[in-house]
This record gives sequence, C-alpha cells and structure tokens, in this order.
Amino acid sequence: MSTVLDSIIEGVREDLTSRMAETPLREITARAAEASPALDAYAALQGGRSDSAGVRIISEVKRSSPSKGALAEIPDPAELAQAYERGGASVISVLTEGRRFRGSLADLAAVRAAVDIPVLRKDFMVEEYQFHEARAYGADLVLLIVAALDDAQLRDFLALTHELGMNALVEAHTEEEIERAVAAEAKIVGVNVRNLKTLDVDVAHYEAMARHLPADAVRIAESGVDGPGVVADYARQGADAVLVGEALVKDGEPTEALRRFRAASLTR
Ligand SMILES: O=C(O)c1ccccc1NCC(=O)[C@H](O)[C@H](O)COP(=O)(O)O
Repeated sequence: MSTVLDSIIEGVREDLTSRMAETPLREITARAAEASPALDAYAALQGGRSDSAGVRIISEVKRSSPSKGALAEIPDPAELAQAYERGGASVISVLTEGRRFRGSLADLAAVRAAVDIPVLRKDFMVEEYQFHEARAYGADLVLLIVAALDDAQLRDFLALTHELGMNALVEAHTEEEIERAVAAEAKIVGVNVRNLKTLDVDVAHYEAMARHLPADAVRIAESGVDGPGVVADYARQGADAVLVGEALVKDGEPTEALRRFRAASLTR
C-alpha cells in the first residue's frame, strides 16, 4: 500500500526531473563548488544536553503541511529567519518541497543570504543531484529520512554530504531505523515523532526512542512542540536540539516564542 511518504517522493521526483532538464548535473555541481563553504551545523547543535546554554532550537520556515494544510503565508522567509536568529535559534530549517509544503529553493537562498547561522535544506532527498543543489543554494545541513532510503543509499548520501562539506540530520522513526542510522555512522540523529504513515504526532514517542540513540551522536527531537512544556520534556529526555515548525510560524512574535522555548529547557 502506498504511504504519504511514497506519494510525496513521487512528486519530488517529478519536480526534480524538470529541474535537471533545465540545469544539468555538471552545471549544478559547478555551482555547488563555487558556493561559500558550509557552516558547521554539527558544532551549532552539539552540547545541548550537557552545557549551560540549554537545548538548541532548529527553527523551521514552514508554510503548509500534509497533516495541517495551510499554516502561515510567510511572504518574506528571510525576515522570519532573522526573527528566529534574534530569538537564539541555532539552525534555520527551510522546507524546499513545493507541492505539499509550499517551499522552494528560492526560500533557501533567501534565508542563507539573511542569517549567519547554519541552514538546513529540509526536503525528501532521494537523488545525488539534490545534494549538489542543496550546496549550490547555500545549505549547510541536509535531511536524510531513513524510511525513504535503503542502506546503500544512506551510506552513499552521507558520504556525498560530507564530501560537499555539509552535515546530515538523519531522521528515524523507529528503533530499527535508529539502528540503520547508527550503522551508517550518522553523527546527527533525529527522532521524528510524526508517524509518516498516519501523520499522527505522539511526543511520548521521543522518550521511548531516546534510549536507543547512541551517546556520541547529536540527538534531535523533531515535531510536536506546541509550547515551552514540550521543549522542556524533550530536553529532560536528553535531546541536544529540538526542531520546531508550526508553533513558531503561527506565533505572531516568533523571536519571543523562541526565547521562551530556550528558557524552558533550562528548567530541566
Ligand atoms: O508536517 C507534516 O505534516 C509532515 C508530513 C509528512 C512528512 C513530513 C512532515 N513534516 C516535516 C517535519 O518533520 C516537520 O515539519 C518538523 O519536524 C516540524 O514539525 P512541527 O513543529 O510539528 O510543525
């Protein structure tokens, strides 16, 4: 049976075919090689569970989603990213998938030019081309969804990500996917509490999965933050960083919201 993830990836592949026809691999590779070196997202995210600065926040530019539909217009993603940076975000996540999330590579480039912190290209990465494209548009970090890749792809894409000077956030949903991420030698491992089959969010799932995360990986809790309480819970459960989308884009004062989220993690 086809899942939401399968259907998103089908659309991603179709859109990718058009972009590849417009800008061939050798051209995007050359543009990636000319881009400014990637910022160190690993350094920006590590230490959140142990040092006095508290949990790091990855703040997302998210207009729309398959689970909730329209969330926020975000006419100026660069301005939103700057508001996040002022609030103390460690990394900005930019959804670049167009059909379901209404994101774009133009959003990624605009955010990259507007902030001094690392930027994540949040997309469904299934072809080598997309990694060069991510670098060409200024990404420092890319998302690898274990459920969307086989073991060979996971290893090859991680190696390519590192060759291009970027880091990868390797996203798992289950114990088995965490094991696959660890076997591929992922250094930044996320647990997304949104079930990609049902789209249900269960924040308690992070606690169940956290004990399977290796001690030496940077640990990310993804999705489901609806206020400071959930950030504090994720921090208590040993997350180094928390990825937040909807709660920030729907808040009229994202800088203040972010400050509250960061402060909450210090109460653990
Ligand atoms: O958000 C969705 O509905 C969704 C559906 C299918 C695949 C991915 C999806 N979201 C991507 C994300 O992982 C979230 O944008 C991110 O973790 C932030 O989540 P939230 O804070 O709950 O908006």
